Amino acid sequence: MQGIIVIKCGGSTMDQLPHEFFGAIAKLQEEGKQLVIVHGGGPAINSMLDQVQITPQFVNGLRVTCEDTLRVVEMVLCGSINKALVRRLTQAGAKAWGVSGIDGQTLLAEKTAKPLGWVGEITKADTTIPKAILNQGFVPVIAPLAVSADATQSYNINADVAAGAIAAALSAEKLIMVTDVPGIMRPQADGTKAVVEQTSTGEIKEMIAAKIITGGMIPKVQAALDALNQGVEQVVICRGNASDLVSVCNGEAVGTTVTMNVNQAL
Ligand SMILES: Nc1ncnc2c1ncn2[C@@H]1O[C@H](COP(=O)(O)OP(=O)(O)O)[C@@H](O)[C@H]1O
Ligand SMILES: CC(=O)N[C@@H](CCC(=O)OP(=O)(O)O)C(=O)O
Repeated sequence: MQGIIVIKCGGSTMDQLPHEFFGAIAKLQEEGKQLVIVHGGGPAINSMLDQVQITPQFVNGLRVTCEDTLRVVEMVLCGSINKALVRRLTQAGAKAWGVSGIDGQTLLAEKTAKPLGWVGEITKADTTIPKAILNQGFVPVIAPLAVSADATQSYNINADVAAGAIAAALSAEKLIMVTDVPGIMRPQADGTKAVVEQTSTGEIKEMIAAKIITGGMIPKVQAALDALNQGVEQVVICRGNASDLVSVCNGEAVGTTVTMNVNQAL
């Protein structure tokens, strides 16, 4: 099997992803690339919560998930978002197969000790289902829900964290985090913001402490570092367009490349 590339599609950009983006995935699949998609859907969850009059609440980019919120998260992610992505991939000529981390106990989790309600900490990512789907010639499209070992409880998992755990378990060569910004942005002396082309553990800690990295970018960079720690070769944060995706898959520098430390990258 060729090296596996995990693509995390953020909810922030899902509605804007052009047909060409999915076409690029179809083409890469045709060329024999082993692609796995893990998706988010934060904004769609927020809008459904709004309809049922629950106010979304986040702590460091993670959703506080009460019982009712969990029901909405599961419905939106495993239902509408997962199926919409499978449809768009299929329209573009890719073969896509949607599942969640609950299916086949792909993502096992325990309740987090943090005061976040039904948010899980992943204890194990099992690659049986993603590999079986890949072996059938399909792109697995995975919703970031996890399940308890006794299968009695679902857990809400941040999609970046789920993607990082799945990429690590698959020993992926790349994890590409597709989002609504061109990479990690850093303010410059002239007041503009520029993409950080390459960053590492120390600089990330410094940017979180300085509140340069905030909100949804926090779990993203933490998941990136965890994935690298667990053997994923490269993590890239970039925008959701076809040319960026193809460039990253072909090893060209686009967006922000996250590495363990600067020396290692040289
Ligand atoms: N330093 C930063 N550089 C870029 N984006 C940042 C930074 N800090 C915070 N963000 C925010 O992180 C967002 C991306 O995270 P998130 O909204 O969770 O996206 P996704 O749904 O793609 O995971 C950006 O839209 C931006 O508002
Ligand atoms: C625990 C937690 O925060 N779960 C996320 C899962 C979806 C997600 O991560 O979506 P994005 O990729 O669009 O952010 C949530 O409920 O929003």
